[in-house]
Amino acid sequence: RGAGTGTGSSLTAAGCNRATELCDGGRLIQSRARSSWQRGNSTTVKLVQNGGDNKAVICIEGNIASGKTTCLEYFNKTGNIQVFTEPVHKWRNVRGHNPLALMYQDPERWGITLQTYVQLTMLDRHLSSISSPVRMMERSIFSAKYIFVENLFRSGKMPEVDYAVLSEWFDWITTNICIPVDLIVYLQTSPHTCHERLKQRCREEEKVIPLEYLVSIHQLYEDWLIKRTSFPLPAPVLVIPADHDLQKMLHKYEENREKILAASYH
Ligand SMILES: Nc1ncnc2c1ncn2[C@@H]1O[C@H](COP(=O)(O)OP(=O)(O)O)[C@@H](O)[C@H]1O
Ligand SMILES: Cc1cn([C@H]2C[C@H](O)[C@@H](COP(=O)(O)O)O2)c(=O)[nH]c1=O
Repeated sequence: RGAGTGTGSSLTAAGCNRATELCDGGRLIQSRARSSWQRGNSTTVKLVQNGGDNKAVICIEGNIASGKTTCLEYFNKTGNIQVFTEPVHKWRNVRGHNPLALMYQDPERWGITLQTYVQLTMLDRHLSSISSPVRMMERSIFSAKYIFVENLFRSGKMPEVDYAVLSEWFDWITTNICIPVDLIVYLQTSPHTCHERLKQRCREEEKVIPLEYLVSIHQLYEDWLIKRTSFPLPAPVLVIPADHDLQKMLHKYEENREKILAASYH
């Protein structure tokens, strides 16, 4: 069954961009990496962290307050998995400044500032060394660009020149650095559910977020991961409907454990 075609979870193939060759622990080194999904079947030279350590990379994706952190916390407690939540604390405090709050106050002025820093911190997360066989990350450098930068631009809140500069940075990074992802787990929620959970979480900077903002983010996620009409997929997608209460969600994570960890058997 195709992704997102109803209830239950589904796994559909999309490909991956794993690097091959070379090993020089802990440093970025140049490697001839096949990036067959994103670039046809061409062979490109890319920088590889840890010699392309062959650890599985699983990215948990979903709207704001969809339950990603809760999902990561569950897997953190129950498996030999290294979990990386989003570095939101950094986005709220870089040398005493809060670019997340600034962006919500005045997106036209501060969107580029936040998104440049998000891109850097996401890249850092992707490239950090781990000791476990599996890396599970909250979101990715891809969703930061394909969802959040795109949303700012399409809603008219990011000047074209800012979008162009961010896109140049993103294209350079993804062309020259190998960022493997083996599986995307999409926590599919309704924007309404996220709005309720967001209000309950009550993060100071997010109090200004209206339901319409979550609808736009939802639409971009659906276009990318379900309809597949917007941007390239860096990995196959497992869709988990996530509007259910916490107890049911934990049960669903357990039910899907094998499918999720199958990404590490490559
Ligand atoms: N299945 C669920 N049902 C109800 N509330 C939930 C559920 N999952 C998470 N929450 C709550 O919703 C809020 C957002 O969850 P969180 O895991 O932080 O989302 P995200 O990391 O995607 O932003 C938190 O207050 C969390 O406790
Ligand atoms: C990746 C990314 C995130 N944000 C914002 C959206 C939210 O306010 C927080 C992340 O919170 P979540 O509960 O983990 O979804 O950061 C952003 O503005 N731009 C981005 O690229």
